[in-house]
Amino acid sequence: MEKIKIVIAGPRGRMGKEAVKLVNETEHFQLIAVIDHKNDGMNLSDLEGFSGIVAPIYSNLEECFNQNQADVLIDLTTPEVGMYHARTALNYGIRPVVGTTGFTKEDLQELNNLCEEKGLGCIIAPNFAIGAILMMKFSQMAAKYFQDVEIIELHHDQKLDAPSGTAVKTVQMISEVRDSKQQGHPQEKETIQGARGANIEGMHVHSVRLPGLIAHQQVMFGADGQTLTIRHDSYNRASFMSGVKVAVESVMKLNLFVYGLENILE
Ligand SMILES: NC(=O)C1=CN([C@@H]2O[C@H](COP(=O)(O)OP(=O)(O)OC[C@H]3O[C@@H](n4cnc5c(N)ncnc54)[C@H](OP(=O)(O)O)[C@@H]3O)[C@@H](O)[C@H]2O)C=CC1
Ligand SMILES: O=C(O)C1=N[C@H](C(=O)O)C[C@H](O)C1
Repeated sequence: MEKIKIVIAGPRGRMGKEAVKLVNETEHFQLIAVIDHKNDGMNLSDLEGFSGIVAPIYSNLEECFNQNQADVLIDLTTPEVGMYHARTALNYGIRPVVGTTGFTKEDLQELNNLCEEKGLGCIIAPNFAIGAILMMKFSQMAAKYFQDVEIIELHHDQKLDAPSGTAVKTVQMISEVRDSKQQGHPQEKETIQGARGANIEGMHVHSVRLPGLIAHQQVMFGADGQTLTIRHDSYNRASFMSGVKVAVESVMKLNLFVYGLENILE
């Protein structure tokens, strides 16, 4: 089997480190380069924690793509950088697998259009953990029976974006099946701004940031005399890696834009 040639952007990050390990340890994957804005011109093997993992470091994505024939770009950086990387990859005929969160609806639309134009696959996965995908699917199922819902997402305190990409995706999946509803008392008033969290498509999303946490979400449904809570917890970043592997394998067979891993899992 021919190896899938992979470039990883953000290799020193919490997720990037795990992704480097995954690619390095997967027989049919080959890490051909990394994008790191701080160590241009060095080799990954020279950096602490990457001993023996040989891959040239580029700060410039175009230069990297001009000098290396890649199949897939895995992006685990920040929303602005991730969007630029995904767009550039598609323009070079390279398939992006993006775990970076914080993209706007307009960003997603632009990438969708670019995939159509180029006839290429691209996967944007707000959450790679299989358990989180199930948590979202189960929440979508429950929303058919429970109209009232609130989402509490809890993350480590180094996270840049709020609400999390997973919470935004959960809202989107629930709104596909839920009749829109004004929740709470019609005259409800926040006496302190933000008390009711963010309101996305009529659903309230509460973002908790604390050291000690990794990535967690609970979706709470309420009805007369009962509540239902669906919760997922990631206790380490390795929990995301089987999803990254599936996404890389799948994107090679795709020629369209996919937002959410639930669309490619059987
Ligand atoms: N889809 C999923 O399942 C998951 C998604 N995420 C998302 O992945 C993203 C990364 O998360 P996490 O690893 O925790 O974040 P980190 O801050 O640990 O990592 C981000 C990395 O990107 C690097 N970076 C920033 N700008 C550039 C650039 N221009 N070129 C190359 N690298 C750059 C940073 O380097 P430096 O620090 O030196 O600036 C850093 O090493 C976030 O958007 C997060 O929400 C996280 C977990 C799971
Ligand atoms: O930043 C994180 O850590 C995570 N980000 C993703 C998100 O925003 O949903 C996925 C996971 O929750 C971890």
